[in-house]
Amino acid sequence: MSKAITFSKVTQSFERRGQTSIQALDDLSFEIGAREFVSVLGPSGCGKSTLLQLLSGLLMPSHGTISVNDQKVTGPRDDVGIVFQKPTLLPWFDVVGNVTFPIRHKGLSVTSEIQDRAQELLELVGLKEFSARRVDELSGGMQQRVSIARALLLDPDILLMDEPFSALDALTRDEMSFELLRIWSAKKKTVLFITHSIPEALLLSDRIIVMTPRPGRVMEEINCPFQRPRSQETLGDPRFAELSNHIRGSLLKDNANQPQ
Ligand SMILES: Nc1ncnc2c1ncn2[C@@H]1O[C@H](COP(=O)(O)OP(=O)(O)OP(=O)(O)O)[C@@H](O)[C@H]1O
Repeated sequence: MSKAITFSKVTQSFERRGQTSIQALDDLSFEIGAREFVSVLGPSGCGKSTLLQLLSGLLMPSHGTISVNDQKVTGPRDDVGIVFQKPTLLPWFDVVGNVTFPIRHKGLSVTSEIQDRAQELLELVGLKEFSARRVDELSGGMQQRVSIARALLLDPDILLMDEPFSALDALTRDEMSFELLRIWSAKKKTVLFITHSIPEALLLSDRIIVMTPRPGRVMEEINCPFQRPRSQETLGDPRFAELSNHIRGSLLKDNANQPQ
């Protein structure tokens, strides 16, 4: 499998005026293969969002290298799409206007080809009938679908998702997980998915990277052995409960070892 993402000995410190600096990541190394779905799990503050900002080129590491498709990341790039925790939609544009926003943001005009592409993506995320609606008329789950379609507009190889379903109610969250699996099997992007939810990570991923408390390092990498396509039945696989308990145990043990 060719490599899509490489973190090599990445350390990230944040300087704070008049205070000691905060080390968010320490000597973090891992690789993600092309079209792999990998989740990053870890306690609050272990540097998950920092990792994503580094990968998207919004932040430069204090030490180490991050590469996408074997090229060093030096700034934001079109082959990486991002879905944030909050949908970050623009209320003065309708649904399709939000999906095509990355084109306007680049100073380009929205051609009929782009409009067609946006409509295709809205169909993919189940919002074909809603393209002319105002975004504030949509539910939280629907808004997050719009932001997934927007992230796919420039056809990136890589999709970064920062706890995209954490603001949704439990039922919608489950529904969105299965939706994401369907979208991923249609588009087969490389996905790096940040989450606090062990079941969500197990259900979605090929592999899970478990991080230590801050400064974040890789504590463990876990292969998710469940056959695809995944379904409600996956949740009942005895290995699902075993792995879930194992990860919970690792996270609790490592958290307990932290100085208070
Ligand atoms: N711009 C910044 N300036 C100073 N400190 C920062 C900055 N960004 C992050 N940090 C600190 O770095 C650490 C890691 O933050 P980060 O948001 O990456 O963690 P996280 O694992 O995503 O947390 P959560 O799960 O709570 O969202 C935290 O202690 C945070 O306060």
